[in-house]
Amino acid sequence: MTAKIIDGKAFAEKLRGSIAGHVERMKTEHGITPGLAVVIVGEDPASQVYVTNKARQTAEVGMNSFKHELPANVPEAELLALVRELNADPAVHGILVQMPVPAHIDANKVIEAIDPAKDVDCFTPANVGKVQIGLPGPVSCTPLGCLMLLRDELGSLAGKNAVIIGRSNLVGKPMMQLLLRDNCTVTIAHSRTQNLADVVRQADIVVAAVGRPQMVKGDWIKPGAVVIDVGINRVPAPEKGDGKTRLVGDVDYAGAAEHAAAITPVPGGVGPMTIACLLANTITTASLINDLLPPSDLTA
Ligand SMILES: NC(=O)C1=CN([C@@H]2O[C@H](COP(=O)(O)OP(=O)(O)OC[C@H]3O[C@@H](n4cnc5c(N)ncnc54)[C@H](OP(=O)(O)O)[C@@H]3O)[C@@H](O)[C@H]2O)C=CC1
Ligand SMILES: Nc1nc(=O)c2c([nH]1)NC[C@@H]1CN(c3ccc(C(=O)N[C@@H](CCC(=O)O)C(=O)O)cc3)C=[N+]21
Repeated sequence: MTAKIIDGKAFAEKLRGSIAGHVERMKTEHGITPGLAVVIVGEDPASQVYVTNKARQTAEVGMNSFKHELPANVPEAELLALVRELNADPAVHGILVQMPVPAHIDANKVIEAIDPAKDVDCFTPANVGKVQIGLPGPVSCTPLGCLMLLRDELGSLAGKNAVIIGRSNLVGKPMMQLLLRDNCTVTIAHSRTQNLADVVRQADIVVAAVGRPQMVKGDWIKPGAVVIDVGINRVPAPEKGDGKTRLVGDVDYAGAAEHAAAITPVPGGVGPMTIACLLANTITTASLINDLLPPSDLTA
């Protein structure tokens, strides 16, 4: 079997088209222009690229984009003060502080400072709880993107065996909640899981979010499974020239594609969906802040 390639880049583009329509309607019918503020601390080149992409795509769908760059040595109190300023700014409906923040800053303090009503990453305890009990609000961007791709591929997910590898607050745990809501039988594997290959062999749906290049091997994949590769790992690519690198996922793509029914590539899979879902969440928060019903196609 040669797997179908799940084109996350194309899906994300379509989603941004729908988002642009919702932005237009919010402007014309309600006089609201959704606004997203992105805060970046320090000059990590990878983070800079993501933040620049986010700002560009935010503007492209017609939203206001606010970018705040702080030096790597900024005192924690100054970052917290900026977050509070953004909490109070009526033009801002979404706040994202790019992670990781430098070691002298307590990331949990930053997250707790964000007004849950504007928490488009779905990092705050209030929003994590809402996802768990099924109340409306923002949903973690990467898991939401994965869910949209899975629903598009499979239709109903009910009764599927889903194995998530990784239990981070950012990806694995919220992914578990969303798949459970969609009636999957969910297993979460992690670094202490025994016989990982055998666990993965049971899966109709595999979500790999580990951060280890090509760790999931082709012969772990049950024939006909759908594989979502969240991993983004930069590895040396001497074939491209001295010192060059390329991106690979957590799954051995070529090996898995021989067994899977469908698989997301890296790049061009989950990554672009994460950014599109950030914009989707900004529509959701802008709607809820203004007592409007959030569009159902943009949430879980
Ligand atoms: N495409 C996108 O938009 C995004 C991609 N990413 C990428 O996804 C990957 C995961 O990110 P994130 O969740 O933040 O990572 P974390 O490092 O926070 O979590 C990694 C998880 O993998 C588990 N793990 C580590 N080694 C193994 C192993 N040998 N076997 C089984 N499980 C293992 C860890 O287990 P334990 O808990 O026991 O330590 C942990 O739960 C990274 O490559 C990251 O770059 C992240 C966010 C967005
Ligand atoms: N507060 C916060 N929220 C985040 O959502 C967040 C964060 N911090 N810190 C870093 C991680 C990582 N992340 C990605 C977003 C887009 C791509 C993406 O677009 N990837 C492209 C490739 C881009 C490239 O070429 O480097 C792709 O997979 O096709 C990847 C990863 C969001 N994160």
